[in-house]
Amino acid sequence: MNMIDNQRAKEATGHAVAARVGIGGPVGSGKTALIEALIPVLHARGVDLAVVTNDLVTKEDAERLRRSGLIDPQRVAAVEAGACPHTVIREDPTLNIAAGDELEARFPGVELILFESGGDNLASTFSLDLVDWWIFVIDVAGGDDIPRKKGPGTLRCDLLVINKQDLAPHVGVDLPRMLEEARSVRAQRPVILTDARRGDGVGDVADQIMKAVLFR
Ligand SMILES: Nc1nc2c(ncn2[C@@H]2O[C@H](COP(=O)(O)OP(=O)(O)OP(=O)(O)O)[C@@H](O)[C@H]2O)c(=O)[nH]1
Repeated sequence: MNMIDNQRAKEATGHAVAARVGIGGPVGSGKTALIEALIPVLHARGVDLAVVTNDLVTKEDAERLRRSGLIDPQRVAAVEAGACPHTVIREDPTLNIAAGDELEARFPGVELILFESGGDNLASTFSLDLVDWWIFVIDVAGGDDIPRKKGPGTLRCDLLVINKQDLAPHVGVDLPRMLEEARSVRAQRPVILTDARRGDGVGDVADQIMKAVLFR
């Protein structure tokens, strides 16, 4: 949503409409860990934040974030995706849109809502009816050939995050080469290396989000 759209939405609803950012990627690549690392960084920059998580048949990721002490538990909403995780973020994102709307109604100052989609694969992409901008998270332990496989997630996302960079020496991954191949298949669109557990690269991810959807 750009600033003009946001102003119109504000006039229509009486409150600013939050920017919506998707965070998808294969199971276990570190999406929740990235959110856990991003929350304090974004809070320190004064961003008013909420999170919607998607799990298949549980509320595992939401419960983890609520227990983390990083964010007011009321600001974390959970969507149960059922058998097909793509449906609720791409084909019919109604449940996620409603979860975001409810958070906005409850917290009128919220500026940014992160939507994590758990349990997805290399083909998952977000509907632009749901998010303004989205990140795809892969990890080095999943194999340095992932960028070469040219999955739609890798190719189409606004920002590709290659997480678990610390594991590269342990799994025989040539990190500079993986980064170069990722940049090449994405025609030089942004790619960031992270270690979400230590926080490396997370400030750069926050920079990209803020520049893209908060215009600051
Ligand atoms: N070494 C290392 N481990 C990481 C990193 N990021 C996440 N992990 C670990 O990887 C595992 C999976 O991380 P999660 O954040 O749960 O991954 P996820 O993508 O949210 O997983 P799903 O929600 O199940 O799809 C956990 O054991 C994390 O501690 C990292 O940068 N380095």
